[in-house]
Amino acid sequence: MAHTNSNNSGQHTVVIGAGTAGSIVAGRLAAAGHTVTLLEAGGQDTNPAITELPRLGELWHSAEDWDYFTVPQEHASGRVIHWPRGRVLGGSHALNASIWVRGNPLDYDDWAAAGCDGWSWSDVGPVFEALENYDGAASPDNLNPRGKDGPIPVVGNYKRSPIFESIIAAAEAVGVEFNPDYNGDQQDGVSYEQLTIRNGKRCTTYTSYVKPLVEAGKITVRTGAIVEKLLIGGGAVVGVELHAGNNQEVEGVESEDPAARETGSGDVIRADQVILCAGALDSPKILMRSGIGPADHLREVGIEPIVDLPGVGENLHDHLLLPVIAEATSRAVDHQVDEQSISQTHLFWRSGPEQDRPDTQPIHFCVPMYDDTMTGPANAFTLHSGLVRPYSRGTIRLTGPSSADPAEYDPQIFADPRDRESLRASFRQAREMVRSAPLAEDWGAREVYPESDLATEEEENAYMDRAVTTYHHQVGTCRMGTDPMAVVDPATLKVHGVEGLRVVDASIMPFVTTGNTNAPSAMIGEKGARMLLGEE
Ligand SMILES: Cc1cc2nc3c(=O)[nH]c(=O)nc-3n(C[C@H](O)[C@H](O)[C@H](O)COP(=O)(O)OP(=O)(O)OC[C@H]3O[C@@H](n4cnc5c(N)ncnc54)[C@H](O)[C@@H]3O)c2cc1C
Repeated sequence: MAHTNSNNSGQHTVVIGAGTAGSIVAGRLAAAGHTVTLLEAGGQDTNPAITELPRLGELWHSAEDWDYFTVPQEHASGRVIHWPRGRVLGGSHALNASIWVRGNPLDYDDWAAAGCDGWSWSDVGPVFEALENYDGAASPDNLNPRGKDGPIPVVGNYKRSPIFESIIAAAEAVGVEFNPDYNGDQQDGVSYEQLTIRNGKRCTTYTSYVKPLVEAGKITVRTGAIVEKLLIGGGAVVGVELHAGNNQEVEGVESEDPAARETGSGDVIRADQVILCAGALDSPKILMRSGIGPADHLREVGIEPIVDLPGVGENLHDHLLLPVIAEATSRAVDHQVDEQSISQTHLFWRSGPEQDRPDTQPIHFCVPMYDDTMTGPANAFTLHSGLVRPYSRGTIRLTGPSSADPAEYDPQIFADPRDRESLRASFRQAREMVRSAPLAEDWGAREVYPESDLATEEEENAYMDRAVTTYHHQVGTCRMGTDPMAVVDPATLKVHGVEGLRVVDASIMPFVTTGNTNAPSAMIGEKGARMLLGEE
């Protein structure tokens, strides 16, 4: 971890949310001698299913999951989709599949072109490098160097389950080349995933950046601390107010949760500055509950607007997955692979020649990912087709003024028909892989889902509507920019119109990156810390 001497001048910084980005911001400030209080709604990260990666499915609907659900999706047969999000020290990094993907350099050049100076690939590439402790070889051409000395372990060298070798051969059989490092000079191709693990166990940014400081008494961390709202006075943030009363009233908190046991104190915590890192679903809700957001909407739900920022809660978007599940009829699939991940390969692929970068990122699991409506044999595996350049945009809206009022999450899945077509191409490719020799002949692979041939586009559409799900990469709801719909200033991450308040998490992305969003969220955390410490 980089330690920086900077002038602390007795200021108190409150960081809201001990997730991917918040842990980096809080840890970096505290390591530099600042007085920091880190507030986390969830509890301690002691559930063994957090560190043992193959058990990550146990965390869904658990005390560590906010357990959010979308509103019925108009363009996907009215389905309601579960959105797990981390509510625990470590945030969503404690629940995720641990995959480390920087994204495509063009993603960040697009951010810069959209008015976010300082966020182009040439700006953020070195930040990724500083974060990483990568165990693989450097990129052959060294255009995008990999980091070797950073605080985040990025591991490509782990025990493989044999099915993944055959999945790579199946991808090659349908024309996708093997790529040894998708975080290096080229993203396209089929690859082994790089994981944020240390000695085979999950390692979150909380573990790397904050835990050692807690042990050294250099930071205050409060768990079960659900921030109700920010306190604003004279155009500046002056503190935060915690939920008062029974924490079980709060959306998503169940009686057995650690957060529920710590009854909301209603404490007011004074702060000279507040860094909001509650993630793409909660940061906009906290802003809106505090009177910062679209004024008309706030009045509708009984909140007096303080700053009219129409972009808060807009621009919600997500990546999508669609499963192809196959039974292995001639060999046993090793499901637990000791302590290793149940997902070890993915591929980046362009659905058509018009794409300037991959628009699909299928991901593979050595287990059958049956949803609640599906049943089938246990000796099976999943080739999830995946869309990672979505055009559809949705919103997050409140239904009332308090954290007890459930919010409405509406990603507008398939509202833009181009999303369906990219996902269709990825889905057809996954089905072709199941039929290719390395899987069909060597494993006796036979499709379980979809259940039939799907001879027409209508039948394909029906399966897509019935089985499409989230890739867990919601972003964009407090996006950076300088236009009237922007929420934060790209140069400082300060919220437009409020002094002393910044947002530093996945919500600031103007567009989602091409790939999983944990590494980009960590990069945002590190950039935010550098801004606060005067390092850039
Ligand atoms: C199931 C799942 C699998 C995923 N798989 C991957 C993957 O393999 N690779 C990858 O790159 N990405 C993955 N992601 C996405 C990635 O984890 C997120 O993009 C990233 O963690 C977002 O970081 P963040 O800092 O914005 O928010 P988070 O890490 O979600 O942190 C937000 C924190 O704020 C806290 N908080 C929220 N509201 C309040 C409040 N009112 N008061 C106090 N605290 C509050 C939350 O409890 C949480 O700890 C996955 C996500 C999920 C959920």
